[in-house]
Amino acid sequence: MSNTLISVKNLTKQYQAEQAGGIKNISFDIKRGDVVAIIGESGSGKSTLLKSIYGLLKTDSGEIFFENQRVKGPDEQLIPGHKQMKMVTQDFSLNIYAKVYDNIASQLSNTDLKTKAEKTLQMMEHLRILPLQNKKIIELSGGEQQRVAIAKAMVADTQVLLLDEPFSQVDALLKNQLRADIKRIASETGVTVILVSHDPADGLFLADQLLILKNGELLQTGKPAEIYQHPKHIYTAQILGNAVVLSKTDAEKIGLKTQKESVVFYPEWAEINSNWSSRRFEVKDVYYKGFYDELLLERNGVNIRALQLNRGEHKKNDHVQLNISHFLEF
Ligand SMILES: Nc1ncnc2c1ncn2[C@@H]1O[C@H](COP(=O)(O)OP(=O)(O)OP(=O)(O)O)[C@@H](O)[C@H]1O
Repeated sequence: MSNTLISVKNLTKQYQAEQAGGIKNISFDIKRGDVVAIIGESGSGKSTLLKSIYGLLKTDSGEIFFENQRVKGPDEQLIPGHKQMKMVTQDFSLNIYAKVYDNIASQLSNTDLKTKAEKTLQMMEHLRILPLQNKKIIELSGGEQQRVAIAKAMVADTQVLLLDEPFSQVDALLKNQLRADIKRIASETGVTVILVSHDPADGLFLADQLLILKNGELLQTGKPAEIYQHPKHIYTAQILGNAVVLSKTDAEKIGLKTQKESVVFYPEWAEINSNWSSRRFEVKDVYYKGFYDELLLERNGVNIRALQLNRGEHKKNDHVQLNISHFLEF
């Protein structure tokens, strides 16, 4: 069996409206069982790509293959969507007056009662919502409803789970739990997950494969660590790691030589130390970041940011020695 589950080939979809966006000539493969995160700012085309993969949108050109079979568009079948895939949208599409159990079990209408109960209970256990089974959806928090929606989407042996902004309704604590849950469920059940998020941390945390979209174009795809360390575009470094971007002139003012137009580095690549090669910077501001500080530093009129792991060590107006051991050139 081929490892590739989904292949997207030269996919283009432009909306027919003034200044309309869409996606342009996108190609990539998805491996069976992987968690794939589509990352990009608002309007970059993430939802358009997700809906196209599911077969909900009529695309202009290109094709999507699921197990080597072309995914049909909405005009080619009675009920748009792909049978082996399920999409959880931000509105969850749950019956709010029905119980949690019944919402999930409703997906197994062609199954005998015993199997139906077994599968529903098992899926509730995976999502840690077993104690909620007799509650009505209307009595649940946003995060709990989200879990029910995911359980409902997965219970009927779904092969691909499509999640549109799955963490938009939940607070930071629950978000961390849900992210870990999705990662765990994917590895326990073997389901392939494709999720859309505007928060790059989601992708870095849980994805096997990241896709970075900008203005409808796929800038880069690959493993999160690979893309983080070797971004092909300045935008990717900015969105993933809040990178410092300097023009050639500014880079040279702080002692970084380049033949290219820009120099890019992550704040953690700027190391505070007093080696011979270190340069003096003035601390302009200190931002509290929890277990570390971010320093806003200045030298010859150029501002950069660096991390201070030893919290509180250097304060505003102090001078520090900095060694930028590694940087990228664009
Ligand atoms: N039905 C539509 N008709 C016209 N333009 C649309 C339509 N749907 C989306 N667009 C436009 O296409 C572009 C991509 O939209 P899409 O919803 O795919 O982006 P997104 O990255 O998911 O954004 P967000 O994070 O805000 O949901 C945007 O410029 C959007 O305004």
